[in-house]
Amino acid sequence: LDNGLALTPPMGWMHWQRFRCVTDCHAYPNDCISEQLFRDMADHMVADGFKSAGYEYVIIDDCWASKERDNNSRLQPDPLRFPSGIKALSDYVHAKGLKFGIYADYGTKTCAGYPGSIEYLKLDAQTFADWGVDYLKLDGCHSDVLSMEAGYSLMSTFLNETGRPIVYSCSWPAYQEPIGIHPNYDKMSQVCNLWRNWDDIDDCWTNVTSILRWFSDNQDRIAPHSGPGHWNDPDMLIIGNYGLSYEQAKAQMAIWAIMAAPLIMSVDLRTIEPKFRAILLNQDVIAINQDSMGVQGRLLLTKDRIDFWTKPINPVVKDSSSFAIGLLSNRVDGYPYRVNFTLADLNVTRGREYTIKDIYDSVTIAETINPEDLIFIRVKPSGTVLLTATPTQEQINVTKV
Ligand SMILES: OC[C@@H]1[C@H](O)[C@H](O)[C@@H](O)CN1C(=S)Nc1ccc(F)cc1
Repeated sequence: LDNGLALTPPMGWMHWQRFRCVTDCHAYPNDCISEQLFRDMADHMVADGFKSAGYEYVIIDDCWASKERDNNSRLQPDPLRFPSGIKALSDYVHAKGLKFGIYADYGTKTCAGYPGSIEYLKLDAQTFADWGVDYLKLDGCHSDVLSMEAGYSLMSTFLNETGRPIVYSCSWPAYQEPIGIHPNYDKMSQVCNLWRNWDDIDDCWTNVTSILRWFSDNQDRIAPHSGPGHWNDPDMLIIGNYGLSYEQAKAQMAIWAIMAAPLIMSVDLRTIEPKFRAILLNQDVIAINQDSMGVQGRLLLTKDRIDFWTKPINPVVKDSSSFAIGLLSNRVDGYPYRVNFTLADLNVTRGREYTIKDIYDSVTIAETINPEDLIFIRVKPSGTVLLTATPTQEQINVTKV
């Protein structure tokens, strides 16, 4: 969507994967979907370095609303959980220098059964603008899947007509793809800033790998539609929750970076372990994701059950190509597996010689590798290695990518 927003993949925090639809604030006062939860997360995003690392949107997902619209048919927040109202919450988030997002559903009800927007698109768009909303996730439960292209386009127009810049996240393909409908991605790129393509992410590695398999199986059809202002969205980062090991957490961050996926965390920032927080705050990995070319990386090769993903990034040497290379192991034999490959295997053929850097361990593996030279790398089980390959510059020192 050409609204000047999301020129790089959106970065932020959204409650759904970690906090779901916890609405009992008596039993769970610290975890229920309430204004306090989002104020806490906004505080930690600033205090713990997430804002300066690029994370900017604080996004409410489902279960925020009252079960009834007000007397003017407007959506309203649950009065017990959001006593100050949504505008006060967005003011708080804005005062921290962050942006504010909210959730609605193009259907009769949201997935969790709260009021749907299908009969109130224009009114709800205006309500969100009045509340100072900067990002809208429009879900597609309880809806007519075949009307989604028209409905999501109409909402895009209504959001634009409010005059407020609002990042527009569409769930329409996530409801069409699973039933065998190929959505019109050309249209989607004009209508939405990002879109969920496939299944919800859950807190386990098998779910992450099944999402990755769908994205690599369909990359030729969907990757060309990602770019500045319009992104494929494989769903939230689950780093720091219960289901991923440290290696698997690094792997999700690395391949989401290669795919130019939105980096939208869903984790309790109040209790996240430092080693997981460090993964989310890794500047060099974020730089690969936020590279201004905005090219979605692809799975090039699988060798010895190690997947090789590559993403073109801004070249450091004029009229050459630089690449990020992500190795993801599907192996579970315990010893870190030594795999060998050449840059030529990965279609890295331009430039005389390359400098290879290991991003996670921030070491230079080699200063002068020819595309045909053999490279040996060891990858831990379910683990990842994230490299950059940049043409070696003879005269000038290689700039740190
Ligand atoms: O209720 C909202 C929730 C989150 O927003 C997800 O990101 C959306 O993809 C939709 N959603 C959920 S749980 N959707 C859903 C997931 C499984 C199911 F059997 C029925 C609905």
